[in-house]
Amino acid sequence: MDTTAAMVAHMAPDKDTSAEQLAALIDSHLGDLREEEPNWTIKSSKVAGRGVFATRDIAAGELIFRERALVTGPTARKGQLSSCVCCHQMLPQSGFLCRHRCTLPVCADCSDAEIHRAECEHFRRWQPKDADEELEQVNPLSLRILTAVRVFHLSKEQRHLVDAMQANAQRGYRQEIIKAAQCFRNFPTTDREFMDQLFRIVGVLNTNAFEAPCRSGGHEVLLRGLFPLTAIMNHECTPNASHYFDNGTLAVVRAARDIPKGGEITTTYTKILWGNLTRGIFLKMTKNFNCDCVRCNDNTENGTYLSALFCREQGCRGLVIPVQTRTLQPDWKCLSCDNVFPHSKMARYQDFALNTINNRINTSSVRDMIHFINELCPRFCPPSNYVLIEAKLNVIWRMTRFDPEQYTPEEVAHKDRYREEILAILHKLGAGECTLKKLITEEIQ
Ligand SMILES: C[S@@+](CC[C@H](N)C(=O)[O-])C[C@H]1O[C@@H](n2cnc3c(N)ncnc32)[C@H](O)[C@@H]1O
Repeated sequence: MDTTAAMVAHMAPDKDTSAEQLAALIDSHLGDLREEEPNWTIKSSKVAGRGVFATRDIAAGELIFRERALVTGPTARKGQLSSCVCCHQMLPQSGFLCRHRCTLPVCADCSDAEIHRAECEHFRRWQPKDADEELEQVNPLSLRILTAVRVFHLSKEQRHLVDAMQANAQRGYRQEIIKAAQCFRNFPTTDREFMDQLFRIVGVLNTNAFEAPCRSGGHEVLLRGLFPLTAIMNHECTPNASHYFDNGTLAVVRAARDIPKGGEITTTYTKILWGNLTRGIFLKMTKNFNCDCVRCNDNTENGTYLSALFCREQGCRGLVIPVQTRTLQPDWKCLSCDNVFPHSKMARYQDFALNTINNRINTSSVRDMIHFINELCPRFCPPSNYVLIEAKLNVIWRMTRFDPEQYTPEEVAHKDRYREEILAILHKLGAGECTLKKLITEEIQ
């Protein structure tokens, strides 16, 4: 790992694992969920590395596969620190750290349970610095490394499957390990073999893991889960398959559109309604690639204008959209007055809209949010912009999940209108039976 080339070589999937071996490892991992004659197979892909392909015609809506998580762990993100890392129950306000002083947030029952024993010993061996402090708080940096620690405790065959998965070599992953190591007195930083393995596992997790919602005792927590078959599917911005998670530990993959025999089965790594640039930046930063799909090469975004902003020229309220595709810093052009604006100016404007709307989402009641969306947003944000669409989604989500009976008929009518608008956008994108459609029509929870 002394040079970038060495680092990249080290992060490549295990070359000793042939396609047949990978298929056998996946079959064994699927266990009783493997179909007798699966409608998918793993092959090398023109898009990237390996991919999942249809072995026969698959109709929209058809089940492709179901898969249990190989390993799960906490996301360790802000707002996600107060659940037990084993049973995911909400923890009490005090006395929430493991009683054996491994410093992980674990409920009283799980502290003594078999499921927690190995990782508890592992953490205590490394001597967490927080264990000396009287202060009772969760350390997100050491918590984040827990999923990788759990990989070390998988069976030999499961480890082999992890070794066969792709790991991108991004500098940020190294930082994640360095920061975690600083939380312990006895982290084995000089054990080269261990550090190499850890670096690769962290790479595999960052390249492949999903954030899967899990409900436990009336609250929802996001888990970080490794679902190897789901992860082998390559990305497309409007994919032909949809995936969702059942209680954080079961991935369900269905065809969103008809998929012909031999066709590559794709999924999305981003939110489907994000604009071209937002998706592009997210994919580059988190998955280290530039997407070149049909949607990314169309600056009208299938006529949805999800990225569009208002023209900055006085007196003109035309729509401004990015001109060039294949760059994350395009010029922007007004469709009405033809004026061209530099990306830096439009990026500031997009950030302003994003922050203004997100601040409202985080602080406003549903009632105020509806007023804000209908009356104030149109002054600074075109109705097609994805940030405004996200705000409408937030209203739908809150109104259908929490006390649906409390809203007036007018508020319900606004929600229904937002839902129709979003379904129309999904239709324009050709998203078919995608997960978002199922969520807003309440086909899945
Ligand atoms: C979870 S893996 C997908 C499986 C991977 N193809 C393999 O062989 O294991 C994610 C990585 O696959 C590659 N990838 C997936 N979709 C892609 C796409 N549409 N264009 C380019 N690279 C893609 C990127 O390197 C990304 O970081």
